[in-house]
Amino acid sequence: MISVADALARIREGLTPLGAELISLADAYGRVLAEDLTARRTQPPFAVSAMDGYAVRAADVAVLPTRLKLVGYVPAGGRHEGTLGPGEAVRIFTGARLPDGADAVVIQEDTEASDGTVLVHDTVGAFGPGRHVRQAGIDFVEGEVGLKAGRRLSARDVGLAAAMNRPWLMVHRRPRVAILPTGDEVALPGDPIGPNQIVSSNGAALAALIAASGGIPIQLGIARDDGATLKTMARGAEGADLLVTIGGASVGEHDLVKSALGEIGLTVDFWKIAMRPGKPLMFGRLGATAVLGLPGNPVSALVCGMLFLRPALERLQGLPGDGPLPEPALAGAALAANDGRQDYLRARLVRGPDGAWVAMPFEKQDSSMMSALAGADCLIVRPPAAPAVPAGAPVDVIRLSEGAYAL
Ligand SMILES: Nc1nc2c(c(=O)[nH]1)N[C@H]1C(S)=C(S)[C@@H](COP(=O)(O)OP(=O)(O)OC[C@H]3O[C@@H](n4cnc5c(N)ncnc54)[C@H](O)[C@@H]3O)O[C@H]1N2
Ligand code: MOO
Repeated sequence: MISVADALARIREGLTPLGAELISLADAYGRVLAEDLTARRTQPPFAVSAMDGYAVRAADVAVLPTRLKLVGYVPAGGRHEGTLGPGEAVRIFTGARLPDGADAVVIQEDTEASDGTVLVHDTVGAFGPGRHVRQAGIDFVEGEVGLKAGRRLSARDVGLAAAMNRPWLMVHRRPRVAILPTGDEVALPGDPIGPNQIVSSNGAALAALIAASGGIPIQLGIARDDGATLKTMARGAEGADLLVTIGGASVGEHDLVKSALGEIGLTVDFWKIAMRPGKPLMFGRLGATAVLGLPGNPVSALVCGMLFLRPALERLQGLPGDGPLPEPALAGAALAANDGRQDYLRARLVRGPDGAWVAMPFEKQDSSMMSALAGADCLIVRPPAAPAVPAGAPVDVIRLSEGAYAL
């Protein structure tokens, strides 16, 4: 059995970022840039007024009050023809281009206009050039890299790309991920179900995780526990970037995934890792398609999905794929000494009296219990051979309800 860290490193090494495609800005949210995005404009492209008021020469308002002659009117999107001379002002609005010769703006609340003139009250106080003016290029200048390759685009980034006048951008292709649950005992939600069967929860949960991680989930249906069916259905993953199998990964004689796929060319990088839940995780390759074999127990499948599948999808999209970064919390109960497998305990987070997060582990940690995973806020990470600790001891947690790895 290899460690969790080694398994993640090998998965990342076994994958390379997918190629790029050109997409519209409207589809860019959440995608990962495959190019440095440069500004096609300077913003603002010229000095503009930051206020509604009057464009003036700062030298003319050095002594107040003063009366200036109104020589123009410039709304946003317009332009004052000519150059502002001494003793002159132009009516101006927020976002409008500053007339040549003007170097400051007086807000209209400090003025009174009448008979083609404007009186600037002495309430303003003296000010120098640049007052209420947004100079050209204060946001960015043409040719400047505003967003770097490898960045996942947030709503803020989409706004910046739009401002930089980039309606099209190159992003990494979304990974196509084929999902193949296996087992005679599972039926799809809503399908007719036999007396000895349970409902498959894993396919639906993993599809959601894949979509949330930027991938495109493709459901191949459920493969029965026989080699021929498994081989046929696994071939349905041809053309996908990643095949995720669920179940049939352990050592029982009905756990056929590794052997059946081996007959059609699967090469195994590793099988079995020192973690709980999730021991029988498998990673390999079937032709051009990477294969991640997840354990069948629903909690094991999803915890492995979070720890390995999500980083794998990040890596394919050109992100680092480092996996979740544990955060500090306090144990809400005494924890027993751990064995050689890294443990991920389902727990609820509460605020302690001094404001620190306290992780209350659930009494039942069975890896079949979807209700416990859905009700958890975090996983307490117990390293291999961790000693017993009392309640209140510091522990590492991975958040499930919020943050980058929310499930
Ligand atoms: N002798 C041993 N037995 C087991 C070992 C072991 O080391 N030695 N490992 C245990 C561990 S740990 C795990 S995890 C499971 C993993 O088993 P498989 O990956 O082979 O999964 P299955 O046996 O097919 O199923 C396990 C469990 O999960 C349920 N299941 C399967 N698919 C789904 C699905 N799509 N939705 C919901 N539930 C599913 C299935 O009914 C089983 O109850 O092996 C242990 N055994
Ligand atoms: O390690 Mo298995 O994933 O507990 O049930």
